[in-house]
Amino acid sequence: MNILDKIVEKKIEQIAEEKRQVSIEEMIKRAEGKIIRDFTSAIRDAEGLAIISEIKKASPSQGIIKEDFDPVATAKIYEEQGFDAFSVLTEKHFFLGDDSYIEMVKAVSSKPILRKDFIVDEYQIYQTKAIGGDAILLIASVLKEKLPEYYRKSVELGLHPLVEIHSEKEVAYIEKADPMIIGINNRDLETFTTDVRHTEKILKYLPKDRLVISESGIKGAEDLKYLKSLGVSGALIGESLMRNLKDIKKVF
Ligand SMILES: O=C(O)c1ccccc1NCC(=O)[C@H](O)[C@H](O)COP(=O)(O)O
Repeated sequence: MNILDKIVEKKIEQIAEEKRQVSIEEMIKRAEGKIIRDFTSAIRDAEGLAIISEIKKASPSQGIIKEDFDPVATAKIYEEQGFDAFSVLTEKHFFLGDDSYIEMVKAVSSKPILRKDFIVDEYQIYQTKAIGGDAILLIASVLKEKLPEYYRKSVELGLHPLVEIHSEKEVAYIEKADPMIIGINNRDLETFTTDVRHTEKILKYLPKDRLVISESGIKGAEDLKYLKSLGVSGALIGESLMRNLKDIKKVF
């Protein structure tokens, strides 16, 4: 069982409990009328490489990343830096995130927000919209044959799906959904190691007209320069920003 399997196992339990507290009918109502910011255009229209800056307190690979974690203060710093979009971890158990962080961040920023969580149930698509998410992460290896349906449902609700793959083998999982935004995650889920060059290995198997985001293990300006040379559309950066909030310019 790798870490993703463990996260998914916990998530299935959590969603069963959340459904007992708030029914799907109620969640659908809560999602109605929510204004959605245009994540796709934020990536497409960015000057150079789009930066999706992540708000992340902890992770399975690193433990606590930011002791004095403050999502609002972090969002203000990211907004000041002019990053193109934000990613907010809402997963509670492994990343110490919370659903409430999205509205908190939205209140102090103008940028679209990716809800970073582990979607295993259609309920969470409505929930993502209800809590203020603009974009939703759909992990191909988690959803497999459910991916096309969840992708379609997300788009129907006005959300912008980012479909994530980890390996060449997973490229087949996304063919039917045919996503516009594809994330290549550079993290090996068995060893936790990251290698930005992983993006280059997978990129050649993807359609050329997609918005491709390189995710995980991006440590500084050199990595960004390299990713730009590959022609990807964006980079999703968490840990190295969170560890350098006081002086982001030193690393990026
Ligand atoms: O971050 C982890 O340790 C992790 C472990 C297992 C599954 C997913 C994990 N992270 C989710 C992410 O995709 C990252 O938060 C995101 O790509 C940013 O990565 P980084 O810049 O390395 O913090």
